[in-house]
Amino acid sequence: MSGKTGVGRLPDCIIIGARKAGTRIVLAMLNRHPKVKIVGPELGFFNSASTYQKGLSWYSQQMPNATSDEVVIEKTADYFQYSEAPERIHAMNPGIKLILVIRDPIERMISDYYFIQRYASRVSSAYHFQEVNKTLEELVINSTTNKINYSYGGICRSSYAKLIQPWLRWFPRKQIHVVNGDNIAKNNPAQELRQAEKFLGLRPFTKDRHFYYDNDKGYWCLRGGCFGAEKGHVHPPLDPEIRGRLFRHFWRSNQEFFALMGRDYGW
Ligand SMILES: Nc1ncnc2c1ncn2[C@@H]1O[C@H](COP(=O)(O)OS(=O)(=O)O)[C@@H](OP(=O)(O)O)[C@H]1O
Repeated sequence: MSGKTGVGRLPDCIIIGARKAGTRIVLAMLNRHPKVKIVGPELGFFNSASTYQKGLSWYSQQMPNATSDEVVIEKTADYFQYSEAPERIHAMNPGIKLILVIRDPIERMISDYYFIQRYASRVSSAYHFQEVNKTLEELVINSTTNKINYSYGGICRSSYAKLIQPWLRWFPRKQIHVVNGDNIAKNNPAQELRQAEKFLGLRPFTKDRHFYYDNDKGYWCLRGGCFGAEKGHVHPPLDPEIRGRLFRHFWRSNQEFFALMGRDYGW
């Protein structure tokens, strides 16, 4: 926790991604803790040249008013895949705590694909536009070689072993806490939250009764407020043959990620 009080102090923790792994629900769940203060919107500070140029004084002004015993958390889900972000965050505070939410890389990729299809007009980068009007199957398989299309962004953003490397160059492993997004969404959110509280040095707060399983959504939700239609979609099934190929493709990367992070997530 920062020694400083009020607006102008920098965050104690950043949720760095992975995009579409459940980062928003993790932030919302942590926000229930009486000693947590969050930044609501994604600032996209460390992954954008123009925003980063605004400097740390701008960034600190976006932080909520907080006392010195509170934990301030910012989350931008795209930091994880931006290789310059770890160095920039390290320059701000080498002791900062980082939370990485991950989920089955194939499910994350599917969610990412349908997100871009829904919000194509809002996302501006050229590669996003190339993805629109193509099926997921068309993007995943290179039609010329009939091999997995390694350059498809959805695959790159699920290649956790590669993406974690720059973070591990700048931060010790113990400073990066991994939250299992599949467990948050489908199994035991309270267990994941208690581990995150411990990592953040917060007094234990989360109880099982803070959550309920929403049968309509098919997700564990916070009692008193589940997400609306913007989160938690039912996606069309992926071609089983392509799913099998993706499973084999991700297998090595997943094993490497498990070895680096010291835990097997079972995908
Ligand atoms: N309780 C609950 N309600 C709704 N959705 C839930 C929940 N828990 C986890 N999820 C999963 O979170 C996915 C969105 O992930 P992120 O919040 O990381 O997305 S983002 O990158 O910030 O846009 C979201 O992806 P979509 O299903 O594609 O919307 C869900 O799979």
